[in-house]
Amino acid sequence: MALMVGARVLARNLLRPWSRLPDAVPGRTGPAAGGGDGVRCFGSPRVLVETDPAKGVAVIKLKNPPVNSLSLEVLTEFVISLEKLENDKTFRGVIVTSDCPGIFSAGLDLTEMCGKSQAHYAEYWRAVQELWLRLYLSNLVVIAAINGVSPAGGCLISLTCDYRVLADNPKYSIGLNETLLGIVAPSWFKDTLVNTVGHRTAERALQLGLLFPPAEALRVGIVDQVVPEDQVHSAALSVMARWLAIPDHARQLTKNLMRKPTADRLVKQRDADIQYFLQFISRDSIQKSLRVYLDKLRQKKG
Ligand SMILES: CCCCCC/C=C/CC(=O)SCCNC(=O)CCNC(=O)[C@H](O)C(C)(C)COP(=O)(O)OP(=O)(O)OC[C@H]1O[C@@H](n2cnc3c(N)ncnc32)[C@H](O)[C@@H]1OP(=O)(O)O
Repeated sequence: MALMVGARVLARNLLRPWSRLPDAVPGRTGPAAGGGDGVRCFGSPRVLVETDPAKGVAVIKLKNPPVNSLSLEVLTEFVISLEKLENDKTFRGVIVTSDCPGIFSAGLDLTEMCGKSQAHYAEYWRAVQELWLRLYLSNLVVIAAINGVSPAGGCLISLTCDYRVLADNPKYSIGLNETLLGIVAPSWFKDTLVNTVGHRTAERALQLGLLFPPAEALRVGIVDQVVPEDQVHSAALSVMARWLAIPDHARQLTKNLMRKPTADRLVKQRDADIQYFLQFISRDSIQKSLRVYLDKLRQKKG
């Protein structure tokens, strides 16, 4: 049953007339769409896509309140939106950001990894792998406009991008904090961090589950730029213009050269990675850690 969910989400999105490619739909256009003349919107309820065909740039906004956790549906809808942009030659770049105030993404949806069936865990993990592979190897210029806190899977999404702009707010920490939950970042999460900040910084950050506030994040290189909160989007657009000034084929081949060996390591052992995840996540001790962590989050308010 659970194995059917991803396929159902996929089918539902492909069949929705408003979620087809922008020029095939009567999408919102113009200033009312929130981005000035010529901006068109498509996407899905949780993954909004605003496109500016004249500039060749799209903005993907995650909208899964309250914390933009990466549920199976979000992961699936994200991949579909990215694929649509990739397949449309109009677009050369995409900015990934959040529609949830103060939160870029709380990371993987803990409820998808807790108290569910083996089949569900397998489907969920494959969807996590898929989004990582698509983003990491995207032919588009992918820029993260990080407008909120960004732990674990939220950080991973940022790390797959070509460039990261973080809003300067002390609450907006970023990092792979898995060990704090009693879980372990998989090797490809680790590789993505090592490729960004180097081995020693990654080792320390991973073991301690460090979440870096903006100034520290910039210092260790987990983000490329920190800007005042109201300038995150404009800064991302400026960076995009610089990256788009490079001929696509040269930039894409270079990106592939840098990233393919890392991606190939996962591609070659995708099923084994899923089996490892299944064994790990199904352990009583791990399920207990996740339940305790979720309870703590829920009780925070009470
Ligand atoms: C080989 C095997 C390897 C396994 C590796 C698995 C890898 C996992 C990577 C991950 O991404 S795990 C997720 C890690 N994420 C976090 O640690 C973040 C947890 N959340 C927070 O710290 C806070 O929620 C926040 C993001 C700082 C926001 O704080 P805020 O005060 O604004 O909101 P809350 O009141 O805390 O939360 C609201 C609501 O949302 C629920 N929630 C929060 N995070 C998650 C999540 N990641 N998944 C699911 N649900 C989440 C929280 O429980 C609250 O729910 P409620 O029912 O409304 O009380």
